[in-house]
Amino acid sequence: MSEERHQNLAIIGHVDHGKSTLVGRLLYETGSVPEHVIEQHKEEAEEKGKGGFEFAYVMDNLAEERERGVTIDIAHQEFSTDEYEFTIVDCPGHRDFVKNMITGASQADNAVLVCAADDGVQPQTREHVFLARTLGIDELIIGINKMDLVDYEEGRYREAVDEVTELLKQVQFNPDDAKFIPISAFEGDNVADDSDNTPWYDGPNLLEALNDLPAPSPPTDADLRLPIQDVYTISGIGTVPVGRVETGMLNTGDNVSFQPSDVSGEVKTIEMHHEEVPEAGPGDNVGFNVRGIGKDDIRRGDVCGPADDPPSVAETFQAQIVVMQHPSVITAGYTPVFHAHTAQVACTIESIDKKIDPSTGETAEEEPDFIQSGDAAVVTVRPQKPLSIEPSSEIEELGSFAIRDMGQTIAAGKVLSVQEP
Ligand SMILES: Nc1nc2c(ncn2[C@@H]2O[C@H](COP(=O)(O)OP(=O)(O)OP(=O)(O)O)[C@@H](O)[C@H]2O)c(=O)[nH]1
Repeated sequence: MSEERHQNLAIIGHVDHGKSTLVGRLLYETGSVPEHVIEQHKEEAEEKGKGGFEFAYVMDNLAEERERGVTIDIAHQEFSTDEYEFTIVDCPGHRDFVKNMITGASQADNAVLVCAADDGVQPQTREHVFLARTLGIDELIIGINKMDLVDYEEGRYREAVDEVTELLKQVQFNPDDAKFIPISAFEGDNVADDSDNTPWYDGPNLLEALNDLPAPSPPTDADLRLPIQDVYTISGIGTVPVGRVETGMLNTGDNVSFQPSDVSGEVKTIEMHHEEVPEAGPGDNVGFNVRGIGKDDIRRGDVCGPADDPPSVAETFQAQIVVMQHPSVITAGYTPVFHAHTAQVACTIESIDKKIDPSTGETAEEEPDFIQSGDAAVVTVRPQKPLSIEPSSEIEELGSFAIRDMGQTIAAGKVLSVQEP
């Protein structure tokens, strides 16, 4: 591989607006679809007497393979342009997509918003744009999709662009940081080639726009933070925690600490893509072995960091939250489950310190009695079990969380400060 730089890309947008189709199309156009998937699809399409290539099929097929446990490594969701190697950070349409987006399981550098020309801005369009904003995505490429369904009419394109622009303004997203492109993921217009169907459009096609994105600055200089996803015992090696490096570097020989389990040891080996490596950095999925640490000493939700500057453990923390959807009102004492990185911990909202005007960021009310859907607030939170979390101003990757209750994401937030025991 050349000296390509890496980007994590989120594909967001309302259900059925064409996210999977677009990802399939991007993978296909960049030659990233495994041959066996194409072959298998052709056979099935012939059997069913269907013509044409259903790009959503590629994604569905990959998702299915993964569910069945068939080896499908992450490379199958990667594609390259001249400048970048892109990883699609989550399977679009994934049930926990919103939660994953917030907790960093799929932290993205940039995002493509898919909005169907014939349907315009819909509830999930709003939700995803709002989340992208809250989570600090700077640049948005907006594919106004399904242009084939509106006969490639410029007027319909403009209407959709205006609707999305209005939404961006509502969430304080500078429309200058957004790039609109009329596309058809299904037919391929303006994805990899400039389309003859949109002579009124003279901007870049989607792959060009992706190629022109600013480079993300990898958080390699920060302290190591590696949230643990699972802990395995592997014969011949021993205890192997696995997870993704969020910030900093993991080197063999490092002394590392796991919090809140509060154990430490020296890194003996690091493995990535089934190969032993001397070091790993942000974005790398690793398994590693630490001298003297047993399987029961650490668990999912622990965060690994340097032993001389271990990850923070919160007795309480102050956070800014935005309530997305809650059936009634939230008052002090409410104890939903907080999802932060790989941890899930019941936490009590001990006090609602102030309500904030979401459009100006200024205090709207000191110590309100309650908050409800649409409100932004500063709250003090007490985890019911030890939780490792960081102020987002210090380590952004470990500073955001989703609040879940009754199977839904009801709020998203950022940690402002952490009070350690
Ligand atoms: N005509 C037309 N149909 C499209 C286009 N893009 C997607 N579709 C169709 O729209 C439907 C939904 O597309 P998907 O790609 O599954 O949409 P999605 O946004 O991934 O939906 P979820 O994964 O359910 O959230 C499918 O039937 C696609 O074939 C397009 O550009 N033109």
